[in-house]
Amino acid sequence: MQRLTVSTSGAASDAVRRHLPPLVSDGVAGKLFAKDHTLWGEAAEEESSKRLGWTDAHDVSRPLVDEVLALRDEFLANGVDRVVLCGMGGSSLAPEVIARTAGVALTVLDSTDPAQVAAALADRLERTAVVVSSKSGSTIETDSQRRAFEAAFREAGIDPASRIVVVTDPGSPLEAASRAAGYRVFLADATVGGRFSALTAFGLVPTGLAGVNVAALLDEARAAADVLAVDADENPGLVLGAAIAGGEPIKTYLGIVSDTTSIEGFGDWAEQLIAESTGKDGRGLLPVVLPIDAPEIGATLPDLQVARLVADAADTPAVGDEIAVSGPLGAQLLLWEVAVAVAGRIIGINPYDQPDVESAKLAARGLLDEQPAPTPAAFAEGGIEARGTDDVVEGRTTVASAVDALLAALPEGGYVSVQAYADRTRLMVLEALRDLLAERSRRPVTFGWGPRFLHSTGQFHKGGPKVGVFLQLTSKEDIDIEVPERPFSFGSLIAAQATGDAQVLEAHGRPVLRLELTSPDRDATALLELLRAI
Ligand SMILES: O=P(O)(O)OC[C@H]1O[C@H](O)[C@H](O)[C@@H](O)[C@@H]1O
Repeated sequence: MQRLTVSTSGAASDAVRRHLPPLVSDGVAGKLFAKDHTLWGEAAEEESSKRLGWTDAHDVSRPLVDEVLALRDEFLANGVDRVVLCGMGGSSLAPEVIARTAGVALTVLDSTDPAQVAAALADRLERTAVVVSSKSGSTIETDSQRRAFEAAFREAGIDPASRIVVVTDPGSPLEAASRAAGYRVFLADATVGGRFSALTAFGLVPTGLAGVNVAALLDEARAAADVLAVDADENPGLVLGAAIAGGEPIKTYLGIVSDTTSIEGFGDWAEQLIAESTGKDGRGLLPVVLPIDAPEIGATLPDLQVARLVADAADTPAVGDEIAVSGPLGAQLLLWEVAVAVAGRIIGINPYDQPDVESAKLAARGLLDEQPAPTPAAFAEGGIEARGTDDVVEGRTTVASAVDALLAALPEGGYVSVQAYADRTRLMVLEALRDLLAERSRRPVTFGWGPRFLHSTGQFHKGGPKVGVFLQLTSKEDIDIEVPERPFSFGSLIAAQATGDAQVLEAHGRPVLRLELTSPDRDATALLELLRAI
């Protein structure tokens, strides 16, 4: 088995030298794995006392393996071989990286974009099982997706109870409703928070049903736990935690680069773990998923710490001021959870709450209830309509000049956040905006698909340091789908989510430029051309 290795160099090594000795002498690793909830200070204790189940999830989850395999066999025997996962944030990000790394097909529906929902509903329904995952059981996206699949199954003459599998916490409203509907229910461990739940039912049920060898994943984590629980200078979890959070001054941006690793899409999972755990009280770390040739890396930004995922960090150790990490996926899931718990202790925050996520949800709900008239566009260029805060759109008549105004509003030490509320399976081309804006701004640029990022980096954007500027993209799709038995459609839901989050960002005093693509496929390309030209 590949060894779990963390290598540091330059400034990252300095951070380790500063913070590792007290971590070891305080016995942090041993205490963490003994579920000592006092590691993050008194204010965090109420929450941390019920959130440390992740430290032995690799053992506790073991009995799930056979249960999941049995259900997979049952599905296969009935010709059901396509798995869709409906879930947001911690309920979908780990399954996505697990399935992608194993090369196993799993359709992750973590969107309210009507075109993306329609595509997931239209694909081989007669062979589809749907896993509905929600810890709270009340997340509006997941609830809406479940309703849509139930209706689609019924319409196709398929009994939803024969296809829907639910993962939720004991006692959630979803548990009660699912039992009443006769769905198969996997109860998760209530002492594990969503973003730490990769090795619980949330990570294992959808991926195991899709065909991933989840027993091997647990084995990898089990082996890693033996090293991660020991208070020693070589503990890779203590080293990584110190390296990412121990800069003086702290390096706010953590660039995550997939280099020679065979893990696919790890950054998207790590983003939620790190941003939601640390981004609060005006502090925190913002993970920025970077391509290997990202402009930020060449720019050697003083507040950017690069962590590179490599095939073997012992063979190719870190250079410059970087961190290099290697190890099998199961081991790295646990490694980064430990590192983030350690980072929380160093920064002095409670890693287990997400105090600012609710604000965007409330704003979206308010807009769905009120149905206010849409705000007129400040200007339009081709099919792209522009709205935003006055500092960005007032007096502007072109997209390029508004984007320039947005970048000009970047404070020292700031970052750009691109947030695309669009079909991420079809409009991937929009991701190219990241590099374009990084080249132009010479600052870290983070790209997120809405509403998915609201459950991930969304916490940092509102709770972390107030230094972001925000480019929000929305797409007006031709199709819309009603959410069964709810007074709104997917189209109105995603619109309310985008507008609601923009309102909250604006209320935090942040510059926001909102560009609506009225004909998404055409305007996505046009937007890239406009920005390439400046
Ligand atoms: O699993 P659920 O209860 O549906 O929650 C899904 C997500 O919701 C919120 O946005 C939380 O901030 C996330 O941490 C969580 O992962």
